Amino acid sequence: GTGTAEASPQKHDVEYLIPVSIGSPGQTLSLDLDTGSSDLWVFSTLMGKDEVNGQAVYNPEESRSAKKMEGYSWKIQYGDGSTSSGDVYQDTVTVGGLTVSSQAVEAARNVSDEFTADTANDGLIGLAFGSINTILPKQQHTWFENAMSQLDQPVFTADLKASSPGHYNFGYIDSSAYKGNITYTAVDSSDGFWMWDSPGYAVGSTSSGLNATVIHGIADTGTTLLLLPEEVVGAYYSQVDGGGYSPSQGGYTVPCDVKAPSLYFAVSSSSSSGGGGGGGGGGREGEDDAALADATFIKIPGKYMVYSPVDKTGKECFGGVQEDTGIGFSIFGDVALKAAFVVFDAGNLRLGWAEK
Ligand SMILES: Cc1ccc(-c2noc([C@H]3C[C@@H](O)CN3)n2)cc1F
Repeated sequence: GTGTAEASPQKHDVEYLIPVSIGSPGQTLSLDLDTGSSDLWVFSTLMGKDEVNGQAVYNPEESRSAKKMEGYSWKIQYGDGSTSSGDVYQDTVTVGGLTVSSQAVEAARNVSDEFTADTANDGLIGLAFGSINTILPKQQHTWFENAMSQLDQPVFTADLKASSPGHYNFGYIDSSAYKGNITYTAVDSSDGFWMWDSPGYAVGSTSSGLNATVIHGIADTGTTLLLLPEEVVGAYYSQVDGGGYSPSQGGYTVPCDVKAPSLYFAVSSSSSSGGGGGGGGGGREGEDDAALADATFIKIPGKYMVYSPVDKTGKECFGGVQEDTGIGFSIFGDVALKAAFVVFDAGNLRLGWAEK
């Protein structure tokens, strides 16, 4: 089988939500599909009223197919420090018309303020690898892992768009959704993420100054921005008039009316993700060109780098690319993903990237 779900961007494309039906009769919630984590958790009737603020909640008592997993619990923390925790039920979960009859559904008892404040978001559906699911005493599979056996192909695709609805498709690749060829590159799932190596980048154009340097990062639909090594971020903002690091904002900012250059990242079909060799650094054009000779480039339009105003004056804007300092790897979040058609190929442990 195959399935498709519409991905609705929230304000400033901060996250993309999809409708998910849980239980019998179906209770439809809007969930944040997150390829950077592996828990399916939802706001629920187990929560204190003070922690719910407009979200739809899952009520397992009203689902005749819900079965409590006695003695099971979960607790998770996300990259921004937000947290949630609770109990676990087994229930039927339908995404894009595809039904998994016994999915571990993590019903929240507590969520941190960031989730309470995010009124449109009723929970997350994590589509990284089950090895990082937080359920105790026994980890559970993700919805995609449970659905795989019924899919025509062991893949799902992300076609996110800037300020416009996109799609997540399951079990098939829609050849009308992208241009040219899909370049596939190896994934290392040993840390539970869709981890891969980009062999380099270019600022403004790919005909002058390719930079061969390995960017080791994850494809993460649940992260809003693009988080890259300081070397790349510094090189990018040096080409933006009025762009630079703002200590007061704790990140790079640009004038909201600036014409920002595009940022290109390379995808090579030969690169393995086993850590890979060190970067080539700048100034060795001959070697850079050779290292990137068989790479294709994904173009992130400059307008995606003017993310959102830092205050009501609308003069200064937060930059779409920020440093990955302290994380341990880079994060290809929505600012990068919405510039491409991306194939998450679990069957062959690879990511496919195409222009669109
Ligand atoms: C309020 C809120 C906070 C965080 C997140 C969130 N969802 O995915 C992620 C990234 C970071 C990494 O943890 C895994 N993917 N972060 C969503 C929220 F609605």
